[in-house]
Amino acid sequence: MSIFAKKPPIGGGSLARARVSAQVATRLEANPAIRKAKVENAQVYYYPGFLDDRDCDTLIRLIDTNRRPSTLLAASDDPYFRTSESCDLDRWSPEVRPIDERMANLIGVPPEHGETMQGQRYAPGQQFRAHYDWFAENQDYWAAMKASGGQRTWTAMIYLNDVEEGGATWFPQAGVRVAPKRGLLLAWNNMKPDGAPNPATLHEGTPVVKGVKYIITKWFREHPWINMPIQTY
Ligand SMILES: O=C(O)CCC(=O)C(=O)O
Ligand SMILES: [Fe+2]
Repeated sequence: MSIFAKKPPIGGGSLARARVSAQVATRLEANPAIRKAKVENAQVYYYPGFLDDRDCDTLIRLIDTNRRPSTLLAASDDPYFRTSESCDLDRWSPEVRPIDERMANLIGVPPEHGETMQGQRYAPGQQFRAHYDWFAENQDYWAAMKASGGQRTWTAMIYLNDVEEGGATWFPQAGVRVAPKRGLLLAWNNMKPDGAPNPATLHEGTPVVKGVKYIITKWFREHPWINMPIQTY
């Protein structure tokens, strides 16, 4: 390789990533239960009532039982960057597995491309500051992420309860703001149509003001995900 060949700063597109972008978008747009956010620079979709009350309550109970302080993949100087609590939800448990598979089927990606479903709980004042779900391919962590399934393609998130005040998910560059609503699934493409990471997917879990916010998040990789001892979030 020439010494002048420079690594792309955050990662590039590929035919395979572009194909996933298009296939998933087509699938979601064909689903009559789903609406698309009317923005130009990102693909964001809403599915109200994806989970019923019973499933939401089951997941809330599991999160309350297993929660621990949330972590970050890349170190941050800001101690308040991600102040929520999280847990991994066992995809093989009889309570989680059907939900996990329904989510993969909705997106149209094989379940093995999905990372472990993650539960999150935000008490008043807790937040997850602006970040990308895709991996920056010029960072130290990328080698491990590349080996464990590669880039994150789509994210699917479900709000498990209504929050009295605050806790919206905000995409400042795309201009999308979603208030938590029990059972609502939010899905977005972390890539641009050409498969390169999309900077307009920058998003933030804004602070909860009143009440408690419970969500689950599922990140899909471009290849089957390999569970490594390294934390991926
Ligand atoms: O809490 C939210 O609304 C956003 C959560 C999020 O961005 C994530 O889990 O990656
Ligand atoms: Fe995120």
